[in-house]
Amino acid sequence: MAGNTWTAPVAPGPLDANVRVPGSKSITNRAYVLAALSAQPTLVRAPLDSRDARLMLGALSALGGSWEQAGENVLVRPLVPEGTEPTSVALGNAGTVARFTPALAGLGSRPVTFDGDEAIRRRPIAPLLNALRDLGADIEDEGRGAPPFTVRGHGGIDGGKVDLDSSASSQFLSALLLAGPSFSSGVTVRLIGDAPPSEPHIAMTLDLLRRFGAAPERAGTEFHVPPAQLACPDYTVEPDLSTAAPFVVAAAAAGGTVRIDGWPERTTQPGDWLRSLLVELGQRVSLDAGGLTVTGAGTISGTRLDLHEVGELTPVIAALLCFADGPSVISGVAHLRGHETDRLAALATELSGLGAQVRETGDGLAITPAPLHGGVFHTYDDHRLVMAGAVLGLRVPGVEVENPATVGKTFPGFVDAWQSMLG
Ligand SMILES: O=C(O)C1=C[C@@H](OP(=O)(O)O)[C@@H](O)[C@H](O)C1
Ligand SMILES: C=C(OP(=O)(O)O)C(=O)O
Repeated sequence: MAGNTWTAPVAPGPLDANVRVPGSKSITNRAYVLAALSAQPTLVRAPLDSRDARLMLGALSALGGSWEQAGENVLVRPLVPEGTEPTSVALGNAGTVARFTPALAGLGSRPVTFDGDEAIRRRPIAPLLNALRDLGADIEDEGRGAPPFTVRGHGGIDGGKVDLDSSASSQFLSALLLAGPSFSSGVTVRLIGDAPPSEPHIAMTLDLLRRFGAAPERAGTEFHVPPAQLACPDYTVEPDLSTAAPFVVAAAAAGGTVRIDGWPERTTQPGDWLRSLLVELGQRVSLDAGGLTVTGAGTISGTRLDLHEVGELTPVIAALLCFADGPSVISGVAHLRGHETDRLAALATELSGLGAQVRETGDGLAITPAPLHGGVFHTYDDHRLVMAGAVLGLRVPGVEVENPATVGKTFPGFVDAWQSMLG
């Protein structure tokens, strides 16, 4: 580590590693929200401990919840939204906290102000705030439809029918569905506009709702969640397959074998799609009860990929495709311009900065591999850019990954785990 950069290590040879990744961010933060809305405490087992997960627990505390660490698990108690004095919720740059918690504030009786990093003030949220207003929430913002905004709780949200454009982020829809059982009339959401991205994350929301005893229904673009008393005394979080992405693509980039412990045999996580992607790119992949094994083939085929459903995997996949035997095109991810940073601009700039020919398209990236060289890889406070830089460093000496600690959004132990994978 030099200054505020980390020299991403070059793979010394073919890999032979077993990797454990921490709990899924998306599952952890959904489980925490549903636990807080439940009628009894929930023991959330093996949750993620990272900046985004802590921000979610902090939000629940501000909203009248409480939780305690129990070894590697967290016991979350139901929200007791007492009091009328103003409070605030820190969002950091966590999309899940920014989108999932405002509805919870509407269930209480105090004004709650939401704000966070500069970056979260630029991320889309207006369609969600407007939908919550339509459902009965009292929300005041500065006219930009962005943080900072204040939800004035009046002891509950009526709920009912609402139209929602969730094309900028699937999290708007997930937010309404997660809170739906706690609205007096439940919620019926009719999607308008272009289809939401990240379909697996919508399936994940429905799956967790069912695990907590709700009865969501879906008919095409219409979703209904009736009011319900939630309960799930014991919930175990799966390993984060999007966090596993740089490790599994490492086998393809560097050769050798990487095994990911505990890869679930069935899951709603978008990262599970990596299995078919790696096969398509010419790698060997096998899944058994112990986990996932990926063996690199030595070459990677250039390809065309629509990543609309799995957008959060884009940075790591784009890095891998810089090592392909021909050009690739990634499409379907215009919404990444509203992620932690404008990921399309960041990837085009940084991958090109190391020698690849990468340009932004209307909804993705066109990648033409070329010989790469070392240099500073800027990460724009984006955890997945750190992971992408690490992948590049496997084959390119001197990749200096800026601000590696920003990876703590989802995996504070990433750098150590990466070094261990390389032996
Ligand atoms: O619901 C979730 O947990 C997430 C949904 C997706 O958001 P978008 O639909 O905004 O891409 C994903 O990219 C994000 O990392 C996590
Ligand atoms: C888009 C992401 O995060 P967030 O939950 O902040 O939306 C991500 O993790 O890639």
